[in-house]
Amino acid sequence: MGILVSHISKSYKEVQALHDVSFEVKEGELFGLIGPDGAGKTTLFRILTTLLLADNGNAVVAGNDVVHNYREIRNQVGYMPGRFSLYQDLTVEENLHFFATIFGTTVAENYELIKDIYDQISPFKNRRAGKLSGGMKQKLALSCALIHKPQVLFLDEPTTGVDPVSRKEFWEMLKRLQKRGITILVSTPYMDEAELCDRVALIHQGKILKIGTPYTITNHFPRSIYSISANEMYLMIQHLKQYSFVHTVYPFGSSLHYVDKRETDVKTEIHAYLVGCGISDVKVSSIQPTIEDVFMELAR
Ligand SMILES: Nc1ncnc2c1ncn2[C@@H]1O[C@H](COP(=O)(O)OP(=O)(O)OP(=O)(O)O)[C@@H](O)[C@H]1O
Repeated sequence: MGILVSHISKSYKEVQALHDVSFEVKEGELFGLIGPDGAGKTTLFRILTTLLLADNGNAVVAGNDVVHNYREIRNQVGYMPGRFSLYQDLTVEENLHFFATIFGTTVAENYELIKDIYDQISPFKNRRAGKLSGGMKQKLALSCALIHKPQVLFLDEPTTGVDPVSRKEFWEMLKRLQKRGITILVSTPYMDEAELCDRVALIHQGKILKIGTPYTITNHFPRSIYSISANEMYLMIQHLKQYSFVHTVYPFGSSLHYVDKRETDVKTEIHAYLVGCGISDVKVSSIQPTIEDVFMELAR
């Protein structure tokens, strides 16, 4: 009773938002849809939650077809959209009661499922949603998406704009919900969050680039990768782009990630090349690829 997406395509006039997208989320799985802004994540969520029709393909959510059984799906899924999911002028408590009422249930009936999350914001229950911090809004939106005990939870970029501590807490909450048997599809532009999912699909310009566990995805990186730092970062990247053996080079946090065409360990050669170019304080180390490195490679 997970999610089955088969050959879904969707265009907005000349913009092709999704192109032949297929994947499966198993029952009870925490599955991540990882991709940058504009990749097509929101479009896919809207199709799976029956708010938008695909041009081609079909999808089944919790055993129901998204077109023919849309009413059943609406009762069985929880959806936390990226934006505008709360009524800003209603208080925390009023928002929760509102969502319970539209699903024909009560907060008291299902409180046990959200207790863990809602307890953290209940001291602010009389505050208007519009006046909450990003992290608190996110907890309230999650409580509202869960109040009718859905079997499948769709979370569209739930951690965008949320501070690192709240992001970490949020992922811990997701793990607890997963333990209770809820199937979760979560999208994020943060590549580091991919590591927290059971499996992920990397999506770029409406196409799925890769599907697998974070481990299998990073483990099959075909080349050697190096982290390089130096005093003159800008100059260094220019020299590396002109190096005869460069495959790719891009900024990564405070250093560069460099992928070489050669298969052997060439740390010493890279170091010598950069020193020869007049770059000072060069440090080169071999590293394990991250999901972001795989993404950069596949999205080239
Ligand atoms: N209603 C619309 N009309 C026209 N183009 C649209 C519409 N909605 C989305 N698009 C375009 O479709 C593509 C996919 O957008 P979508 O919102 O699904 O991506 P996303 O991965 O969720 O990114 P974001 O985080 O920016 O919302 C983008 O190029 C976007 O500009």
